[in-house]
Amino acid sequence: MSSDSSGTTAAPAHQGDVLVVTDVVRRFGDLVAVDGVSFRIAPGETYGLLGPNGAGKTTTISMVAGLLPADAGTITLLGRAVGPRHTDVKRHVGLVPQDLAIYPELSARENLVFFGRLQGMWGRALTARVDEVLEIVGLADRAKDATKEYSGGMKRRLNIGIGLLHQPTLLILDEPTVGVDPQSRNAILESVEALSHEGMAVLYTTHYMEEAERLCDRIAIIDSGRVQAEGTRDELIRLTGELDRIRLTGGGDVPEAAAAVRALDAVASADADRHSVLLAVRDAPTAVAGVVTAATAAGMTLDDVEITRPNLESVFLQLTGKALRD
Ligand SMILES: Nc1ncnc2c1ncn2[C@@H]1O[C@H](COP(=O)(O)OP(=O)(O)OP(=O)(O)O)[C@@H](O)[C@H]1O
Repeated sequence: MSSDSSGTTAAPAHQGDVLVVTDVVRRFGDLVAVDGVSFRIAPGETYGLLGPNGAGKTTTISMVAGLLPADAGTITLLGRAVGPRHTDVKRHVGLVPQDLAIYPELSARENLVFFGRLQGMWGRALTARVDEVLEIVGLADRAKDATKEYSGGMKRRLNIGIGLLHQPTLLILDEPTVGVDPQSRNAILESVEALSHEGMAVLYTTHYMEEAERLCDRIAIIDSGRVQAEGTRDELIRLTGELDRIRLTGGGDVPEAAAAVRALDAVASADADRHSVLLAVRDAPTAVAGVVTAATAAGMTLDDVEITRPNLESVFLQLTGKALRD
């Protein structure tokens, strides 16, 4: 993980990175929409661009997908330059934009066959791939229905299926769960997890920190066209300096329990009132068993144990002074 005040970041180089984005800039008139963004994605890695509306996420991925030229910087996919004039590398990218591009009168299967043919696929290979894709996005049982009957979330899942047809090396998803029903949202998140397990590299933009936390191996927090910080969820949270909290609630010898847990290595502080002890700890999920054992051995009877952890919302707030939410 690294970050600096210039907004450029440079993750350590790995041989065989799928995507390398280096100091990319894009202006629209006087507006600098993307201002020196750098990141890398390894095979099988899901990389998140987490930031609010207008942060520069869509502009960044449009450049990565070769749809929009960068004003400065370089982008390489599988070691080869990306840009609107480099058409050969585009076949390795599956871009799923925010806007839907499907034919409402056609079924999901017919849409997939149509887009597959556009990409030069045909015959049994196309039929087999369409079946696979329908399974991946969870639409196999509705494959024959006209897509105008679909919910917004199902349409979005079909759009993802279209992006997957040609088995891209890098799948780019632009805020794929915005405005979709909870069932489709879950189906989308599960599909991304499954694709990642199978080794696909994924670039995932979102302004939902829960999605970034759940899906992404590494996350760039992006705001005003700049990467403000980059790392794993835990690395980013460590930037805030905030610790996890464990609250023990119950009866018995609460002060003695507070003294006992305070002596544990993982515990930074423990404050007791009549019925509870509130602890600040490093890595609560690992520490909690020892905390419970120490508190009960000291004579506290526990009714409840609650863990709270700082999240990426806190990181974003601390880095930018703004909330991530709309
Ligand atoms: N074609 C364009 N012409 C002019 N300005 C643009 C254009 N595309 C994007 N912008 C501006 O660039 C900035 C970054 O936009 P971008 O769409 O990349 O952000 P985003 O993080 O993807 O947010 P959203 O989720 O709202 O799309 C915004 O201020 C936006 O208004």
